[in-house]
Amino acid sequence: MEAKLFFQETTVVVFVLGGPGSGKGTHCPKIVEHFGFTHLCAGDLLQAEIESESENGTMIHNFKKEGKIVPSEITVKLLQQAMQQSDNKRFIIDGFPRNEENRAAFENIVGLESFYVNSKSYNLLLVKIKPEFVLFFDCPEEELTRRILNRNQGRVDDNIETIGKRLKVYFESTLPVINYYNSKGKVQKIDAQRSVDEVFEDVKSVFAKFKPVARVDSTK
Ligand SMILES: Nc1ncnc2c1ncn2[C@@H]1O[C@H](COP(=O)(O)OP(=O)(O)OP(=O)(O)O)[C@@H](O)[C@H]1O
Ligand SMILES: O=c1ccn([C@@H]2O[C@H](COP(=O)(O)O)[C@@H](O)[C@H]2O)c(=O)[nH]1
Ligand SMILES: [Mg+2]
Repeated sequence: MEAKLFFQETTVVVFVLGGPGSGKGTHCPKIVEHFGFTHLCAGDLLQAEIESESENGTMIHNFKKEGKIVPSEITVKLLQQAMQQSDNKRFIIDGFPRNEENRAAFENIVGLESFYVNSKSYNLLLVKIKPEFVLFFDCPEEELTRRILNRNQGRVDDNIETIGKRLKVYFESTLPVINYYNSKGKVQKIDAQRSVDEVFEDVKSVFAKFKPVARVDSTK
């Protein structure tokens, strides 16, 4: 009898971008809760490298303190590992890609997709995972600065000097990435200057096509 392919999941990636303090980290957990995505925050993955005192930890710490963008090979590897370790296929990637180099490096990742034949799982190599869309939290500079200075989470980069550098990097390097995806019709722009509840109403509309799904438990 011919083997029957009855189930295939494909990886869905949504990039979440916006200036520092625009609300990415506030809204991503809500997206996880409502739509079953896994939240990968590039900044948090880098921070974990600093805290684990890995070989790149000191270098990453210095980049973060200066508001500079860590080389793509480090960030993309961390993201790729996190995606491979997850049993989910839906990812929101928060605060990445930060620049053109990040974008190109991510889009050249070789992705691993699973499919099932007669209940048996197989892996299939797929090249180039493209983002489904980019969720863009649009917020004016003065509001970003105000929010970061009030954040009070003890971040090494939440001070007036580093904020200036981060904003410069955002306008010079990250906005062009958002503009690139906009030219491809892939940007969902949200007015992030309103209250968290109002902003999340718009976010929900953008994700409405993703109904929450039961997660595949890889341990069974
Ligand atoms: N709509 C909002 N109105 C008022 N304050 C907000 C709003 N959204 C987020 N905040 C607050 O602003 C601060 C920054 O938000 P958040 O950490 O979500 O930003 P971010 O985009 O993840 O920033 P970063 O890029 O620096 O990580 C937090 O203290 C958060 O509580
Ligand atoms: O893709 C990335 C993400 C982050 N960084 C560095 O980390 C800090 C903090 O990032 P947040 O997203 O604001 O938490 C950022 O300023 C960069 O120094 C990075 O290099 N690449
Ligand atoms: Mg954040």
